[in-house]
Amino acid sequence: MNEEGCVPHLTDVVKQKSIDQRAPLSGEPKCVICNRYGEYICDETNDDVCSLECKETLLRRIDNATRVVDNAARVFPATDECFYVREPGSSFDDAQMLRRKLEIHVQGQGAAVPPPALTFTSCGLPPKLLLNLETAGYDFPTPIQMQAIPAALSGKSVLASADTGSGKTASFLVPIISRCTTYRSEYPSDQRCPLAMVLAPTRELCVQVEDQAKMLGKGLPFKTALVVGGDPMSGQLYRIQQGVELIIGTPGRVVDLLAKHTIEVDNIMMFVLDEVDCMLQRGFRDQVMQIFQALSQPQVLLFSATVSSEVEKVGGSLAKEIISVSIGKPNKPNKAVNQLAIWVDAKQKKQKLFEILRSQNHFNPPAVVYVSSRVGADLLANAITVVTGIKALSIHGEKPMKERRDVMGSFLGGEVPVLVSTGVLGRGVDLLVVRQVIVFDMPSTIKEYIHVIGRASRMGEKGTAILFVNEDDRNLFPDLVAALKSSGAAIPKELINLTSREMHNKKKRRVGH
Ligand SMILES: Nc1ncnc2c1ncn2[C@@H]1O[C@H](COP(=O)(O)OP(=O)(O)OP(=O)(O)O)[C@@H](O)[C@H]1O
Repeated sequence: MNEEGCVPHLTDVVKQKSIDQRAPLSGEPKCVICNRYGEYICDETNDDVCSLECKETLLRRIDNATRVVDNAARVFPATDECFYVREPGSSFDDAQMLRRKLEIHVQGQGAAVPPPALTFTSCGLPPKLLLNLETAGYDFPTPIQMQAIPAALSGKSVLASADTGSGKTASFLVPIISRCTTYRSEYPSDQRCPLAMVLAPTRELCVQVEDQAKMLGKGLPFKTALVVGGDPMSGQLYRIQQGVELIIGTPGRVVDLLAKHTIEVDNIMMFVLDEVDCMLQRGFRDQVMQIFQALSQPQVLLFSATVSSEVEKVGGSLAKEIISVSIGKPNKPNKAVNQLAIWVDAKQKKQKLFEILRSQNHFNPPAVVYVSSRVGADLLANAITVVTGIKALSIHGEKPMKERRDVMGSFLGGEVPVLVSTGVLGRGVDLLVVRQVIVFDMPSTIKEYIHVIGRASRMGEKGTAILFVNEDDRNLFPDLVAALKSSGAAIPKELINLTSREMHNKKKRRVGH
């Protein structure tokens, strides 16, 4: 043991530069940064590194990637005192320390929860998948990915919740692609039947998940089939019959397809419900359970930014053992979204919206305006275009799939600065360019509100959400005040006065006056 209290693998002095290190012999560990011989283990991350230089590179990247609040006392010594031979049990303490720092909360019903992975390279992923992650700019996993990916790769079922825009999609796609690739290499003859299924509430979200799956699965034995309404079923069936690894669909169309055609689903080993709280609500739950019962006890991965005890209960019934992973405080608005609540009477909403859209200071295009009805979306988009001269389009469930794709293309391509949408874009859809959301009509629940304003921030980027609120929304006042307070947002005085009155009335109703 040298005076720094560490023992490098070998007795020689710790190498300073990566260039000083030799190439690894077969079977030797590789440096996670430069792939030279991973002679040392970094005590902060448990990763193999080849030199002090690579250790510092690794820690610098992690600091940026994990966006952990920079604590002045957290100084990574550039000396060799942090190198040690991994002692049994030390990884558990490291894992706990890391979870505390990143607010990763885990609960396992007896299921041993694997430690969080600080780098994708330490997850044992196929090299091509690692390359695709790097090409996508995913230098390091987000906190939810750090814990959910190792847990899912271990074969355990997972219920995961994390902020909107925090990388939940890759949290389930990476394990799916990895396990499908391994399966196909172990059973080369069995190349046709699907191995995984993802269900999501809207077509747009399914299209986005498939795009991300294709990007991450590029160059691997990994094909996808999109099974959503609005597109011909014959083409979807044909693609599945040609052999795919992953089916991504909306419950209604998947139930339809399974009812009308024989599709081999026995080998589906992973079943994902994205926006799980929405998927287990009335209207979706029966179809989801029908599909689940057609499968043979797959591993279950459940994801959402808002998860309730009801979801935990139903989730627990889908899998014998399930690991629960949550990041930060659950069911809270994304702190990166600056909320501005404005008290606006129903009749004044349009005028107020036109004022905002005409204002250089307040209008930050491209912006999404959320309304509660399909007709309202069409009418408001037309009114915006006519009155302000700013081109606006509308999108909702009544529009044919082709038109929905075209509208999304025009909006995300920057041709149209305002998109008026119903809840069809409320959840999960990654509107990368959007940093402003205007909630013209308050959604029916505070959870939907959290998802809607979450469109304004992805990966911690700052965004703004302007909310029109009035007496019509009185049933949500207490929850809305709490959501605004949790982000330090100002609360209109009308909302404060009426909330206390609403709370008083609720109390009276509760005691049966
Ligand atoms: N590890 C990563 N590094 C960099 N960018 C990432 C990483 N993981 C995901 N992203 C990007 O962050 C954005 C948000 O990811 P994603 O849509 O999966 O978030 P989400 O948590 O599913 O959001 P929501 O709750 O709204 O569905 C996407 O543009 C995605 O490409």
